[in-house]
Amino acid sequence: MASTAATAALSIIKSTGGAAVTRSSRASFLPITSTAVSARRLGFSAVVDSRFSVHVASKVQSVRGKGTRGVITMAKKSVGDLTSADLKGKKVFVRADLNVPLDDNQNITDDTRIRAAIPTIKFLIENGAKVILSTHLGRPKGVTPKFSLTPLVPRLSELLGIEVVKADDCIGPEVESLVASLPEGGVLLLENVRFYKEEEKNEPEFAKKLASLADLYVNDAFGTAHRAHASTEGVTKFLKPSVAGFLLQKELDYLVGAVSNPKRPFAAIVGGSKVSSKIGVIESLLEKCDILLLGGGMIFTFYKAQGLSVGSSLVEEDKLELATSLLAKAKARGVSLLLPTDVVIADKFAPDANSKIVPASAIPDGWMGLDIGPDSVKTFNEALDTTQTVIWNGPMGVFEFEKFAQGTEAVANKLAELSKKGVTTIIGGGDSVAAVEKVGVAGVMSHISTGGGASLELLEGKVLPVPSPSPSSPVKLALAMAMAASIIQSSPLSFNSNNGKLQIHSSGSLGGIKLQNRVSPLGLSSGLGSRRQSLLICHSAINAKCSEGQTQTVTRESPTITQAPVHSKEKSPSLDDGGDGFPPRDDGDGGGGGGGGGNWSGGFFFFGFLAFLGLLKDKEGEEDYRGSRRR
Ligand SMILES: Nc1ncnc2c1ncn2[C@@H]1O[C@H](COP(=O)(O)OP(=O)(O)OP(=O)(O)O)[C@@H](O)[C@H]1O
Ligand SMILES: O=C(O)[C@H](O)COP(=O)(O)O
Repeated sequence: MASTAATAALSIIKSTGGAAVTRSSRASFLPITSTAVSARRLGFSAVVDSRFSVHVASKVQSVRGKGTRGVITMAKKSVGDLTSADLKGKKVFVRADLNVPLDDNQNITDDTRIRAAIPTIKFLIENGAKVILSTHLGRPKGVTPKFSLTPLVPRLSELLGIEVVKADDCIGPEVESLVASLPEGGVLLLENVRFYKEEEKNEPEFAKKLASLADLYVNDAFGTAHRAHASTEGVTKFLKPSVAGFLLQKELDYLVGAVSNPKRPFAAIVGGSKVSSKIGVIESLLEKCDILLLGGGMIFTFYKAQGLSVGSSLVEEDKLELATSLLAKAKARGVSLLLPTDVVIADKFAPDANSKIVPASAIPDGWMGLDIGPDSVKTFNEALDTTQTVIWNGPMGVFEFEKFAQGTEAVANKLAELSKKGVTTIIGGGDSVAAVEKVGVAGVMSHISTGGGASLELLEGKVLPVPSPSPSSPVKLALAMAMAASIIQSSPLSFNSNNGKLQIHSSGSLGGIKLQNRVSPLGLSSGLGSRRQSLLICHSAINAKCSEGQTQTVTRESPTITQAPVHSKEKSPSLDDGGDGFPPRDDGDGGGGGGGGGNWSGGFFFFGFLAFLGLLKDKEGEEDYRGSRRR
């Protein structure tokens, strides 16, 4: 029964999209073994990559032997394990993440998350279920018309090929009567579940009311998988079975599975603005990767920790010790940690700033580093050439400004090139997704995550509060796999810090290729001269894009990246559409992608003002979210 369902899932995912066919074709060269089937039943889709699934399945066997929880009771933890017999006539509560960006006229500017939700919904309606679809949109405080889900109905209907009915509420008598009149194969979209504050508070009574609408529960909201809210976690206490949807499963396959059990050498590229927002990710990846490449604003904290002068670059003064300890940890673990050797510096934080390329050890006072330099790109590329798996989170520079986008774009292009050679490339959500989209190479990556905050938490090794109807949720199982896999030893390179100088040593060959020792010792310099004011401007400008409106993809620290900023209707980054299997494709229709936070669209005159608004909003949102995360 389960394998029939898995086949059905397979055919749905294969049904459209050339990319998926490519992946499946590759898989078809490999023998389909009983372990592959069991892997599928256990929640790891063989569609993703049969080699991976077979490998995972063997891990399952070994884990099973050790009596690890969660393996034996996984028979029906994915929607693909449900059959027509399970679904026909049944009311299924589907929690999706349809938190898509809307412009000022309520037009969807990026429908990726809607497209990503389609396979699960289609599977359910094709099997005769009555789908009660729930999502949040933005972070409304109470009922807020601009966060109504009404604008989503036409696109949902179009993609599903049926007329989706929308309720004006998500609980109550009106909803109950709409559910009662829902035909088999019908879809009822509930109004924004965050119109009730009880949602984010995960209040059991509210969860119970939601649950009372349905017979079973499917969570496919990967983007919200790190939130323990009533519709994501609370309902599972009242609805059995509670299973993962195809998108959630697919994200886990890559973000947990591939990272925990990667083809080696395994490189992680971590960038972004601040080291503080990536501590967990870096620490977690240091446990697993062979090579760690660092870029973005965070590198200046590392430089400064090494005693280098960083001008007015972004520095987190309170994270200097942390940076030093991360370097030491890399060294202790034998991970090859590469910091850029040269940087592109600017005389102000602006797209038209004067710029020049300097060694990382020679940043003059009054200048700030906004991108990695060409020598670093070359070094990074050489390191990446040795890899079999690469995960990337966070841009290498201020890629929103053309002048400082080259490092980030070079990484995107390199990963695209590697993907075509069969290297597994995973983009962990957020701004890196925007960058990949901007370069136009999203379609060739192995996996692009639909979740910013959720993917970060997964990469940090956290257990997400998604369907856990039993001690054996897919997420927990996946993490059990990760632990089992962590015994695999790598043959890493080393990082050395000599006499206060930064130096990367190659300690032999990696993947048959010797890494050149291109990262030269860096000279010490004094006069740290950090300029708080400049840094503030820098921060502010970055935050400006979080200016207003609904949430979209988030960082853990700054969770309100929303629609394209300042009246922009620019295309947001395209994410894995989920509807057409792996790897993600770019079908060219409908708005590109979501979850990535939107491209920078100009409006620089308003930086200060927007920054102020953004910061205020972030502050406001943060207060709520500190409490609501992982309740
Ligand atoms: N050298 C730099 N100085 C200042 N800001 C930088 C620098 N390099 C990159 N950034 C900024 O970092 C921001 C992205 O940081 P963030 O930590 O949010 O990355 P991300 O992980 O991709 O996003 P998310 O957390 O949403 O997944 C970009 O807006 C970029 O402009
Ligand atoms: O956009 C996102 O990343 C998700 O929809 C989660 O949104 P939230 O940060 O408002 O919970």
